[in-house]
Amino acid sequence: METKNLVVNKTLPFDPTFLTVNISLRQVEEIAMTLSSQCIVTGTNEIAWALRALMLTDLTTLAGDDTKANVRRMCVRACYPFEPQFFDKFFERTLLLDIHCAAVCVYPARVQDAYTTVEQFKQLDRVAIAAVASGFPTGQYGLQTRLQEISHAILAGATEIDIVINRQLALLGDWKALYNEVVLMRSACGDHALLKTILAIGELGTMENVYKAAMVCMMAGADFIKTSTGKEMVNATLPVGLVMIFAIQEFKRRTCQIVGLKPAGGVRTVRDAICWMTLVKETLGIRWLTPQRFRFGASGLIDDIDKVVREGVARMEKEQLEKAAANKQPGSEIDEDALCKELREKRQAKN
Ligand SMILES: O=C[C@H](O)COP(=O)(O)O
Repeated sequence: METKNLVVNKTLPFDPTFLTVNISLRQVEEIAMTLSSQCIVTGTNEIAWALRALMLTDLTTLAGDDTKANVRRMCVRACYPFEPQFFDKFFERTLLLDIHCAAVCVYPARVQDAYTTVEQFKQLDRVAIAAVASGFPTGQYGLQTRLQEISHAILAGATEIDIVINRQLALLGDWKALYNEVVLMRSACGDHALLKTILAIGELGTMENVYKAAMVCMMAGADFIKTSTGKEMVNATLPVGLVMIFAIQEFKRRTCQIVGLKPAGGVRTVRDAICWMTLVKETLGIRWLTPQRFRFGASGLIDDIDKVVREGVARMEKEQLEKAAANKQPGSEIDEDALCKELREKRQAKN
């Protein structure tokens, strides 16, 4: 598979001063709660937010029974989530070309299936191929095996690699060893693939560990830090997201390097997605809400997006019809339908 050169983050030297944590857990929870109570959106705004969430989604299937066929179906849906005529009444059809997922995310063994499908539809410039690697979801394999898996996925066509960190090293507080492993993973990706590092926050024990693991991955050159595999007991939560955002902000302040955020695992509804996007908008700013800096890792979110958008559009159509009916002027019954009816009746009377 031909590989392209991408702009990726650099590995920076390990600096233990990045591991100093100055966060009050109570404050984190309060801020997350306040923000999530503010994220109620309705009407056309809800459709717009839902479509934005779609464009930020890495549509994912990570199941033991994944096959060429279901990966192919998922890829087609990621490229063409709505039928072409769906938005005709509201958008120009050309705008629909921009409404697609950011990426598809699969196991390394299914990368070729995803690549072939997205290539067949000539969508590789729009929808990236992401692969989980390095012994996903547990990471409990030898380092060489984990590194080889990254190279295999890239050779098969992946341009984004979602690795899992070694939780044992994080739990032991061996941050330098964790850094060394992630540096090797960065180097295995080179500039052929973005590196997303999954912290598996549900297995890190404390928020302090989440913050430190985030810092270590960013020093090692991660392009994104990702909350979870979706397989732990606790996956993406807003308070943990906020801790990771604080780490991203502090890292940017000290190094000028920009790192993206990827909540993954359990993000299932448009309301969940709006809470995350609000959190990001209010902390990192609206510029972070682009696929270059923010992604959802989600298998089922697209179903709720589909429902919200279709119901919203149906509501808008109904409102338009009601408005048109209410605006009917006296005499407007002489419209096209009425004229046709009159002519038909006249013809029948003659016969
Ligand atoms: O990386 C993505 C996650 O595995 C998806 O988790 P989910 O199935 O809970 O959406």
